[in-house]
Amino acid sequence: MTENARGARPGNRRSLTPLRGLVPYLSRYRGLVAGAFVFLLLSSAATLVLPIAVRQMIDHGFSSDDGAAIQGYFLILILVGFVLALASAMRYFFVITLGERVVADLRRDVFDHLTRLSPSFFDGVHSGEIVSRLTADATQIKSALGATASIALRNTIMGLGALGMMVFTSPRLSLLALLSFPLVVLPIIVFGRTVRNRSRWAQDALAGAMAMAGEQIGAIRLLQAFVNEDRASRSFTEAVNAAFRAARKSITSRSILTFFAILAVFTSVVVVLWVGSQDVLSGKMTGGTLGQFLLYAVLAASSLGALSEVWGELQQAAGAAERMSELLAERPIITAPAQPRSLPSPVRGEVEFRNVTFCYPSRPDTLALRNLSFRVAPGETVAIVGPSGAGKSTIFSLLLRFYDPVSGSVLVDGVEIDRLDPKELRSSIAIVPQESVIFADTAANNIAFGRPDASRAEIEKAARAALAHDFIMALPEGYDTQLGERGVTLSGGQRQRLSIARAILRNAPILLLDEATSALDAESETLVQQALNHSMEGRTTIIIAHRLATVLKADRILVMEDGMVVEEGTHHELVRLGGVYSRLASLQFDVGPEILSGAAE
Ligand SMILES: Nc1ncnc2c1ncn2[C@@H]1O[C@H](COP(=O)(O)OP(=O)(O)OP(=O)(O)O)[C@@H](O)[C@H]1O
Repeated sequence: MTENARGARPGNRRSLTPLRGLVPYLSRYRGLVAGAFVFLLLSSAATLVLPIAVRQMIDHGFSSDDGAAIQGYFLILILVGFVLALASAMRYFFVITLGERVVADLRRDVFDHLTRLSPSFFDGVHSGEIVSRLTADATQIKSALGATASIALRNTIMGLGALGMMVFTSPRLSLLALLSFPLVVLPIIVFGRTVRNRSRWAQDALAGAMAMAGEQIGAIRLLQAFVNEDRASRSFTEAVNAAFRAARKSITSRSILTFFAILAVFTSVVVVLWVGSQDVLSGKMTGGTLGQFLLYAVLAASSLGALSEVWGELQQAAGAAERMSELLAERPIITAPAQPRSLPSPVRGEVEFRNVTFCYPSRPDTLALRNLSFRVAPGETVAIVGPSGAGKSTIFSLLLRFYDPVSGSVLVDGVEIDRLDPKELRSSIAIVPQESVIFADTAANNIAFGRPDASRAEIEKAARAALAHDFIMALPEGYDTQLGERGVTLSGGQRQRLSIARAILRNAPILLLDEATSALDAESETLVQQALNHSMEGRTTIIIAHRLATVLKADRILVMEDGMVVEEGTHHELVRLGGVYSRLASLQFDVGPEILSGAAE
């Protein structure tokens, strides 16, 4: 599919081909499409009948003394008006509903798809830009499907109908009018392409500006703390102005297009009118026929004019559809094998890294892990320590199979994890990240993120184990309190305990803890530590350790440096060794000389 999308791209530059991607969505709602078509045809037919009524009135109505005939024509006119009004209203209803429905589906599909893409995709993109595709591009497609497509269709039908009626009314004058056709079509072809390219640039520029706004607003506290409001304002203004300049270019092309199209249409109408009036004067044609022809000509001309305008909009929408389908064409790198193996039931929780070498796809020249091997027995607690950038978090990412190693293998309970369905693998793991992630939802739902089908009693039990119950009960609405975006209403320690409760609720055999480096006050620290101890009970636990208490409690410590395990043992063994660990411990854990020397004795 990725290949198809790529292959189709060059041709798309000139065409509306990307809109074809919407056909499967439209075909789901055949009723709405049919309704839109029926009322489109009906309203066009009603409009096309009007000039005939006008001709009858000019040729017969005004010359006859028969008042009843005039009344009859007016009654017909009112009837036609009624049909026109009703059909137009119904067309609007069907067409706009269809647009909303299809775009809602499209947004859902794109979001669904995004949530399934591998983390490596997000390493290389700006999340704000993706969100902009979900909003701005989708809105453009919606307006294209809702209004623009309907205008285009209506005017095509009306234009063709009016053209037919023109030929029927006066072939000679029609021929004259048709000669001017290339004059109208030419600017559409010439400018249409420019409009589409420029509109894509405008959308790209807008997406960039929105991404920036999202990032800055998301970090509003930091922004204000560093008094960077003016600088952020300036760069946002610059980004918005760039988007404006891009949009103005696109608008300019469209304006020029509109100017030439309308000018060409009306010039030819005036020429035709002049020739026609000569015919009426010489008696070759009645005044009514000329009136009827003229109305059809105006209808055809305005249809063409409208078409040239919406053509640009349709091309914009094609640009938006192209960007959306690019997202949909992105394939996750990490997928389940065709015939996935299963983990033993119950999962024991044994973890093994066997000669794992890995580099991040975005940094192919730097090895994050080098020929790394270690094994964690079921139920064991292993602490990983090492300087920043040693590769500790990378171990977690590989164990969760966010990335595949370049060589070597990662095993859980003796099964290579790339032979498993990633969902099954990840179901057997709970993680407490270093930065607690809190969603703008209730306390209960934030914990239930660990296991969405958990009952309120189970949520409370997990919260008690994580020592979060008491502070949650003290919130204004207890478990139903909204926590605000990223949990701004909670303290650091409270956020951590909530995050621990989430992991406890998950009740997975393997627990990954990335200990927070941020300092908490002694009381919070003790609470978090106790909560962690509860969460580790009966599970295989791997902790990226930043605290002395943690390493002292661990069954084993792996010391990492530069993507490799360089030392292994208990705290006391490693201190006695006097190598990397003892140096690290004295710096990182603030282990004084007495503890070090005491341990060495
Ligand atoms: N998503 C990523 N894309 C590219 N490189 C990355 C990515 N994440 C980490 N790295 C790089 O991989 C190396 C190992 O990083 P890792 O996060 O595993 O270190 P760490 O030991 O956990 O460090 P810290 O204690 O500071 O969190 C580093 O050089 C880092 O710059």
